[in-house]
Amino acid sequence: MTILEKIIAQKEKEVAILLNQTFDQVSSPRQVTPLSESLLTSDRLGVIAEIKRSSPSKGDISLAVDPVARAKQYETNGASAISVLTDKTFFNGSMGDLQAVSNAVDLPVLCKDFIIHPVQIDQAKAAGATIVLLIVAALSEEQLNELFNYAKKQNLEVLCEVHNAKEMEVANNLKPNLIGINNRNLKTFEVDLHTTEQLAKLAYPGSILVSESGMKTNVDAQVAATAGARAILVGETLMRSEDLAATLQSLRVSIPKESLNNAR
Ligand SMILES: O=P(O)(O)OC[C@@H](O)[C@@H](O)c1c[nH]c2ccccc12
Repeated sequence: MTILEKIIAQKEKEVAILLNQTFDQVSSPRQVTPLSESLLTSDRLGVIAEIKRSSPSKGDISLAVDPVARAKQYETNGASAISVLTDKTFFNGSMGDLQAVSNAVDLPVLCKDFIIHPVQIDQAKAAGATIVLLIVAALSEEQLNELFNYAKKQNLEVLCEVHNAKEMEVANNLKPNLIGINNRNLKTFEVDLHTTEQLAKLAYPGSILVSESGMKTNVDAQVAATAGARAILVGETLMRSEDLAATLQSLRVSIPKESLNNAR
């Protein structure tokens, strides 16, 4: 079994439990400028800054982090959105983390989880998420379509994640506003920053590209921006940074002029 298959098996168990619960939507949902809008109006590479306590590939990163304090630091230092890993079994996150962060910041908040059923979207929205992740590798095309349409109906933004050309083709059919190119293979954990360069050219031209995983330096960010990304999703590097102002500043490189007027 690949790690992705193990995670999905766990999610199926969680969904069975969630189906016995109801998620009351708050009467006045959070009003934020959509991520896709802020990215398109920025001439700098956006950073989706992640709260990540641990991961199956890296083990413990920052178990004792105060997610609210960290998210506020991300916001103060120019993040475009906050990503909160909510999976408990493999990443030590929680919906509680997401709820607490959503209450504390004015930025869009991404629920970073392995969504396989609409009830997880209800749960994420009730906890204050404004963006949900849909991972093409984790879903059949039919599931992906259903979940994508469901999230849109809930007025959520969707970050549609791909890792290879085949998955990009599936994502393109949705004409999504946001495509995430994951540089990490979720089946093997290998990270290759060339993934973004190779797949960016295959993406639906109207989609805004986010390069995900393995971003460490200003040079990495520059490579992503040159390939056509308008944002990067960064976890570990930010969690380990002791000077967030400097780290975030160095990652927010200029978008090449020729990309500015297009989604890419
Ligand atoms: O910590 P990194 O290498 O900066 O990676 C962040 C993010 O891209 C990664 O957490 C991620 C990308 N897609 C995912 C899907 C599920 C869980 C986690 C992820």
